Amino acid sequence: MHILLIAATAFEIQPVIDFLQAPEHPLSGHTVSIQVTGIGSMSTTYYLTKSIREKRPDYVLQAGIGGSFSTHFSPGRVVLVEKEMTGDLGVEENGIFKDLFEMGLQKEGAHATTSKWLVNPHTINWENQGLALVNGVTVNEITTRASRIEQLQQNYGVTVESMEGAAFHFVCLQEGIPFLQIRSISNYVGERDKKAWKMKEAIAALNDQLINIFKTL
Ligand SMILES: O=C(O)c1cccc(C(=O)CC[C@H]2O[C@@H](n3cnc4c(=O)[nH]cnc43)[C@H](O)[C@@H]2O)c1
Repeated sequence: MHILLIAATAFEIQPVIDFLQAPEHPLSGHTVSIQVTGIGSMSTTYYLTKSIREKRPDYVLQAGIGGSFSTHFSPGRVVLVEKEMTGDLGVEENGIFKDLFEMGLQKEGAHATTSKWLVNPHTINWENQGLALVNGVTVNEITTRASRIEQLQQNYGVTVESMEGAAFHFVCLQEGIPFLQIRSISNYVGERDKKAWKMKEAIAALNDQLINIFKTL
């Protein structure tokens, strides 16, 4: 199988890049392409679509760090994102955010272009492997305001925030390619003290899990 691995930055997947470059790495039967997409949905959409068209992968993995809304998922924990939504496509009126569906600008339908939730139908086997399935929200601006954090949690029940996840789900659903998004928690959403972030631990856990996934695929 040909696997495409994408990440916003090379930094997040450097241990796996090194692992795959070692001549003796034990990934029998698989070939892997790597694409660094840059941070954010726009850049992810472009580079992911381009890579899919050029490499024709059988399976696509997105790996990255993310923020957690929940103390059940503390920094260093790796999660699998089952469904994604865009958290800042809409309007904020009188302190309340409304997405396109709540504004009446988009009607809910079965297709990825008309669904609030971009659901990965290929997660069940991975849950059986002990990976926690969570809901993700994707934003252009990292969420910091307490009232906004509360709204995202209450309205959508999201556990993890990133800047690329929804773009990844959207493109893979449109292209009909099986996919998996794994996020390692580096921080709590809204935590601005970088000393409290667990970047190093999150990246180590992310890459360990990625190698497990490669071996299981
Ligand atoms: O917030 C900052 O000042 C900051 C400075 C340097 C680097 C970063 C990041 O790497 C965050 C963006 C990057 O990581 C993902 N991520 C990690 N935590 C969060 C979060 O709480 N909310 C949204 N995205 C997050 C994101 O997917 C980007 O790829 C930040």
